[in-house]
Amino acid sequence: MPNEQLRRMDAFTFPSYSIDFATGEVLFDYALTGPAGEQRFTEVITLPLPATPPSDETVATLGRVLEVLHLVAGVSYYKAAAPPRLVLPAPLGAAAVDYVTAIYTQGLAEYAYRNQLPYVLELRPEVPAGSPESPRVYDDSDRRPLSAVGGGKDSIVTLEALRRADLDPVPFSVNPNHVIVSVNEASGLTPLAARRRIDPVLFELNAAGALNGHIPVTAINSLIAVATAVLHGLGPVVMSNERSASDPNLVWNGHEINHQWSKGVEAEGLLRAALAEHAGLTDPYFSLLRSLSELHIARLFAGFTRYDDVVTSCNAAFKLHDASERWCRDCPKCRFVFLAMAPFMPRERVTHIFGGDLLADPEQIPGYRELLGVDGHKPFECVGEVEESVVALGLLAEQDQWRDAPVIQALVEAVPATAWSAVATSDVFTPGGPNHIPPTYAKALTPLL
Ligand SMILES: CC(=O)N[C@H]1[C@@H](OP(=O)(O)OP(=O)(O)OC[C@H]2O[C@@H](n3ccc(=O)[nH]c3=O)[C@H](O)[C@@H]2O)O[C@H](CO)[C@@H](O)[C@@H]1O[C@H](C)C(=O)N[C@@H](C)C(=O)N[C@@H](CCC(=O)O)C(=O)O
Ligand SMILES: Nc1ncnc2c1ncn2[C@@H]1O[C@H](COP(=O)(O)OP(=O)(O)OP(=O)(O)O)[C@@H](O)[C@H]1O
Repeated sequence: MPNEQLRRMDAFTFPSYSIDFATGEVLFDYALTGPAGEQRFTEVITLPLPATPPSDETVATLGRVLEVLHLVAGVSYYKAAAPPRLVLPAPLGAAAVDYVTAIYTQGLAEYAYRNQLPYVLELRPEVPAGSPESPRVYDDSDRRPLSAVGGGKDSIVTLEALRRADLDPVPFSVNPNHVIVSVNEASGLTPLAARRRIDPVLFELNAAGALNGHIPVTAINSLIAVATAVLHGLGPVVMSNERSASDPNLVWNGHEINHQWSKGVEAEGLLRAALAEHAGLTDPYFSLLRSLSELHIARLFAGFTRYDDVVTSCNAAFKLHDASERWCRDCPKCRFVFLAMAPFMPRERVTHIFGGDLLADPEQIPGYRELLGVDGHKPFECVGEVEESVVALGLLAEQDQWRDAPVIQALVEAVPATAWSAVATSDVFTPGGPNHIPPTYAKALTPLL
């Protein structure tokens, strides 16, 4: 479909969804509609099947979770045209409407900002009149947790915290690539995996110049994880989203633009409320690392050496096409994670993990200046707050092994005195801020701290 037609689409709709319990295949249908015609999409999610067929109660609860996932996973296709109307397929309760609204506005905020589409931030779904039937209450909080694994340091810390607390976690990933497979192997635990196939038509439209940009992917992975936990009779989905994820990159037209919005604590609270209301799930989802900064998590990660040959946080390794093997060593996330790990391990170890020494490479200085708030705004990537970078730099400047590294020397000179004085009172190693961690799980983190 030519781009001019896409630009004239006036509504995004959700025609149908279905699940096949023989294969675990869930089909989500979407449509962009307008005066020039219709563009249909189908996303396919394949859930891992349990050994025994699910009960009727499980099927009913799963159906409710999939109804929310159907709405949320639509963002990938909505963004190809960003029509002014978002037309939901069925009545929905207030909490679920709030969640879906936030997904299409705050979750697409970076996309709206980069494409200069301010109305996306004000989008309100059209919800058919009526109220959905109340769900059966489903309390699974005492079962084995499903621990989402993304291949990076954060989910490794969570997996190890849960294991050491004898909570017997099941690692879970969507589309595990070789990095995630290797991390799971290093853990020695038996994982579950779901598959997600984006409609290839979207890639054709992208190649032809359709609107494109970042989407709240953690929300999609989270709901696939909750669906898998329900189907397998498992307990809560435990995420590894840090405190700093709630920190916006910038403010535009009075709206916070946060690349990591669906990892933030607001998204977590909205999802929990939507699942309680729509699926009857009492405590289905939380982040174990919510009260910790990225720098604090990096310090905890330094205590586990068994993942050094496999851990990879660089997003380039997780692209659908042309992914890098592991760390690309030239992106904001590589720069930040190197800076965050370096103070807590020998120089040889961090250089081995990354396959190179970023702080010995002067070409990295401009990128580090952004992370330190000297130039521009915090990059649109999963990186910690400016304060965390400055604290890490301060720690490195005090260590013999790093003091003379070219990047450290240049950065120590570049950081203004005001930033140094602010970090003197920094709370980056003090857990804090709002979280939804149940008491049993809060205890799991304490020994590591
Ligand atoms: C791996 C990555 O960072 N991808 C982002 C990148 O996409 P790119 O075009 O370079 O490659 P692909 O990921 O292979 O995607 C190809 C196209 O597919 C579409 N698409 C992909 C996934 C999806 O769920 N929906 C989609 O529509 C899209 O049109 C792609 O062009 O740039 C894109 C545009 O900015 C980003 O949207 C891609 O981000 C992925 C969705 C992704 O998985 N990113 C995570 C690594 C990520 O950013 N995680 C965040 C958490 C943010 C959150 O709020 O959840 C983080 O690490 O901070
Ligand atoms: N493919 C995936 N399947 C399931 N969960 C995922 C996947 N990718 C990321 N996640 C989860 O989403 C959350 C955010 O991902 P993120 O990439 O920030 O974490 P990470 O890979 O654990 O660590 P790092 O920040 O070092 O990359 C984490 O809880 C992570 O476990």
